[in-house]
Amino acid sequence: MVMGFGAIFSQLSSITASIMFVYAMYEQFFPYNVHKFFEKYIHKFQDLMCPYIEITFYGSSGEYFKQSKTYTIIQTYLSTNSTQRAKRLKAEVVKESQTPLILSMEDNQEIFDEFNGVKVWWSANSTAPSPTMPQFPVGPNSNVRRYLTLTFHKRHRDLITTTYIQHVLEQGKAITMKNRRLKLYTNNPSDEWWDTKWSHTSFEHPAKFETLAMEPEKKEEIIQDLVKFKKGKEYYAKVGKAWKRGYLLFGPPGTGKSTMIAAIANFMNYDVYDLELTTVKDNNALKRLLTDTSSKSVIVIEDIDCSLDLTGQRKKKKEKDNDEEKEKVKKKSDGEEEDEAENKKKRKSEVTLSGLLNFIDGIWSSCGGERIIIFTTNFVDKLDPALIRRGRMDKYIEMSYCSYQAFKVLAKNYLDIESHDILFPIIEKLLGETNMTPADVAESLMPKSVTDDCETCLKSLIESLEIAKEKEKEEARKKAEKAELKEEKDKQEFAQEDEKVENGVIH
Ligand SMILES: Nc1ncnc2c1ncn2[C@@H]1O[C@H](COP(=O)(O)OP(=O)(O)OP(=O)(O)O)[C@@H](O)[C@H]1O
Ligand SMILES: [Mg+2]
Repeated sequence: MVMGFGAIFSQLSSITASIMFVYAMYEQFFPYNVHKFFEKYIHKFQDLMCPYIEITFYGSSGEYFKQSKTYTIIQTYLSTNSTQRAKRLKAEVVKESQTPLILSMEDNQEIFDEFNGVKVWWSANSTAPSPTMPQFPVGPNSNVRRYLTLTFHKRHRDLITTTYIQHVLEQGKAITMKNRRLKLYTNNPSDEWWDTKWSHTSFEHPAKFETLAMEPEKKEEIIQDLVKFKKGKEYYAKVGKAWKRGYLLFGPPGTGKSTMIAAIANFMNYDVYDLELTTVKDNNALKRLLTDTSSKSVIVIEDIDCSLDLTGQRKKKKEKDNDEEKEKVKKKSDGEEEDEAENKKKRKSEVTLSGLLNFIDGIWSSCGGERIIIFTTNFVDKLDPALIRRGRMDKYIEMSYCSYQAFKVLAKNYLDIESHDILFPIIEKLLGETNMTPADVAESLMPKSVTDDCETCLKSLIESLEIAKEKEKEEARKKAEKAELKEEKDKQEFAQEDEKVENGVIH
């Protein structure tokens, strides 16, 4: 049987330890000179026998075994190596990871790693359970203490203790980040200041840039911007700017603003914090929520135009007017005060624009770093200029009606086709003549029954586009008629006024 390096090393160590023990036992019987002489040679012998250094990383610390983060990170780093090199592995199901099974070295296994041409050895070990400690079941509280041992030649001490260990920790962290399951955080509506917090669920939106329907150049520009941001740690530090980026996504409903946010989160591998401003009590609660967000995250405030009017409802003007009317009637009825109090309670948010701007610009907003803040709106013109002034938002992204290029992406997504000699040109022409959102195009392209083939779906889209075109034409005709009628009426009124002046009725 071939003996592992660690095993040989421990054999040598135990021989040396035995010699040291014998020496220590008889040390008192030797005169000082002899004692010094022995000591010198014993150290030399020790160095000669085992010129290796060991560093131990314990899996838990303290009496009640708090899991060590460093140990977990090193284990993650080694799991990528150990799966190829170790012979006995143990598998663990990790809930928070995308990879369902994490393989790591079994106890007493050993692997080697190479860094800048230097070979090091890692071994996994555990201490025997302590008889004096309470017996916990297996798991993080188990009283079996696990540890990883790193062994290397003493001439590489500097390289290993500084650069290599740092490399292991960085790589381990990067692998953890890459494999983790993304989370979607939402803020809980609460009346109490102390109860303002995030709750989360796993974020599993399938949106990707590849499936996002928009002009390829525009998409590429956004991707490049994100890549630059991700690699920008040193740059932001150098120019003295907080490492964050603000995007404003605007466009009509159904043009893919929310889909874009999901694609950004997936691309960046960031968690999403979906901030519902209308349920945030006041600026202080907002501050608390935001300082509670972690780095590597996208903070989203959807429909910012509606969020700050404090009604919290996404209403069209007409609906809003109706509601106000209803409320007036209600006030007159019995129990008016009760309802009013209830309504007030519901719309308690006192978050102000300046509070929000503080969040974007303020120093505390940068704690944690590496965050993208995204606002969305259907009506960019309705936004307060303070919110969208240059420098506050780093990028303005318009999500527009479906172009031919965008349609081609949807056709690939939904029907798996890239061209059609007859139907594609018809669709291209129609898309140039009418406004249809990607959401509506996608809906038409979706097969409605199992017998629907590509052609049926494309024809269904053509039909919808023709209907939309007719509708637009009809609306334009009605609008023109209305304008004509108004003009006619204005003309008549002017003529009557002139007549009155001429007849001396008006001087
Ligand atoms: N650009 C797009 N690319 C791919 N799919 C899209 C796109 N736009 C819309 N869709 C499809 O339409 C659906 C609705 O889109 P989404 O919710 O992203 O629109 P939105 O702009 O956020 O709308 P709203 O303003 O109402 O929130 C999505 O689930 C997606 O399937
Ligand atoms: Mg949306």
